[in-house]
Amino acid sequence: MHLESFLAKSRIIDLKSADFEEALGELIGMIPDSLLGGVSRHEIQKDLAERENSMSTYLGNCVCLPHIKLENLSRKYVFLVGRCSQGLRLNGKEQYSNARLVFLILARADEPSYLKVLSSLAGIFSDDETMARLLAPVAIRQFQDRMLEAFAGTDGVRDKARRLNKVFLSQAEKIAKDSGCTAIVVLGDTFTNGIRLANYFKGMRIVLVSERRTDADLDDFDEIVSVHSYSRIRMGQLKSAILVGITKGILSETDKVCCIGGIRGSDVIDSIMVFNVGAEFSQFYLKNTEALPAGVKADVVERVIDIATELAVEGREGKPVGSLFVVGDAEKLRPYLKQLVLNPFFGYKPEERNVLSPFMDETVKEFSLIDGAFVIDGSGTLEAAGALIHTPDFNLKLPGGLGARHAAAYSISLAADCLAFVVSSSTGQLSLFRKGQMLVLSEPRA
Ligand SMILES: Nc1ncnc2c1ncn2[C@@H]1O[C@H](COP(=O)(O)OP(=O)(O)OP(=O)(O)O)[C@@H](O)[C@H]1O
Repeated sequence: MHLESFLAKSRIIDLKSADFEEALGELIGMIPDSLLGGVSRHEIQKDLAERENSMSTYLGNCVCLPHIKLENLSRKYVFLVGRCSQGLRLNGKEQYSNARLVFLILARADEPSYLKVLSSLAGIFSDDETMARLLAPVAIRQFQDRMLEAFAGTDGVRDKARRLNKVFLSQAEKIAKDSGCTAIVVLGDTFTNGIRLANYFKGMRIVLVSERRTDADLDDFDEIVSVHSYSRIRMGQLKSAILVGITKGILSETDKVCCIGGIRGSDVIDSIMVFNVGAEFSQFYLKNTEALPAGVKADVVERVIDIATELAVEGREGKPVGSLFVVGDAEKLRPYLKQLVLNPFFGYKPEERNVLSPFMDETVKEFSLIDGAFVIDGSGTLEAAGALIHTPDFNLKLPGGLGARHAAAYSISLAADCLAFVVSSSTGQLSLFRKGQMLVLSEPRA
């Protein structure tokens, strides 16, 4: 049975009162009238408190499991969860001072699965690993995620996925050790509710790569790299993540990483890949000190990769678009730039035209339709759009098939200390040019 369908984040709270009966009142107060079928909350609270006094529902393991059947409950079950970090009081009974969770169950009176559900719940709360995770002193949002995660394993399919993930994780640990990996990279968007790694990869650096900037599960990771995972195959996301990792000093050319992940949102690990950062980026510069041009913030690079990836995958208004982003010191780039059209960013305050502002995405995507390049300074300020790059002639060493946009990116990357990102309109490929070297960050469109 899918027990998680009876649990909602909004019904998982921190209790204000340490008095058992009042705590029940807080939980019952969260149930909408429409679910109760006319029974008064006060009656339910009184009934539950009386039963608790005559027969305790304290399970041990810090959990109380009060439960009641209601004639007209409009669902099979309603679950409510209260966390009580200081324990509870109930008529001086000692055991309640150990309680940290109250899990209240309302069940429809005619529900035949009642005993089975109670025993499944008792099973979940007797699992030490689950309880260690639920009792950790984390923020309420994280606790809500962990609670849902604990219940996500209550149907056969997810149980199977969990078992399989355990096999993958222990194999990945072995492979990582045997092949001398220095870090583990986890593609976090594989998992809808995070992944627990506390029992794996002891003593290894664990890096989470995720599109979402999430607070959940951070304690299992040493570092977080945020990149969009729009890329159709995982290699693209991984390469962008490793590049951002290098710019942030999280990874370096000497690292060998073991990557684990699966299809986005599947909750199933399906691949383990060992990735030698130095070899993979071999034609490219690698040293952390050279990865970023002087004065360019790693956050700005991360953001430009996000916007460029979105453009590469989604295009604009259903049509593929190309784009060129040059990131570096605007003064040093100026000799090589000429406006093709009036600069649309002219006259705006720097803080109103910074790529780090979440509101700039749409503006940048809209202006991507203009011919020419975007020029972005190291702190993220958009200096220009529609800029034509003209540089002294360089010997072009570009792969065949690449045209004027790529040539412009190549030449400016040689002329000035900058990064030039190109989204190809014809292939959708995202490439980075640095000091005349080209690094493909995402694969061409299928
Ligand atoms: N020197 C330049 N400076 C800035 N932008 C340029 C420059 N040359 C070309 N572009 C931009 O690149 C666009 C496409 O040029 P072209 O098709 O030759 O390049 P490409 O490298 O093949 O790129 P794509 O794969 O997107 O077609 C132009 O319309 C223009 O917007």
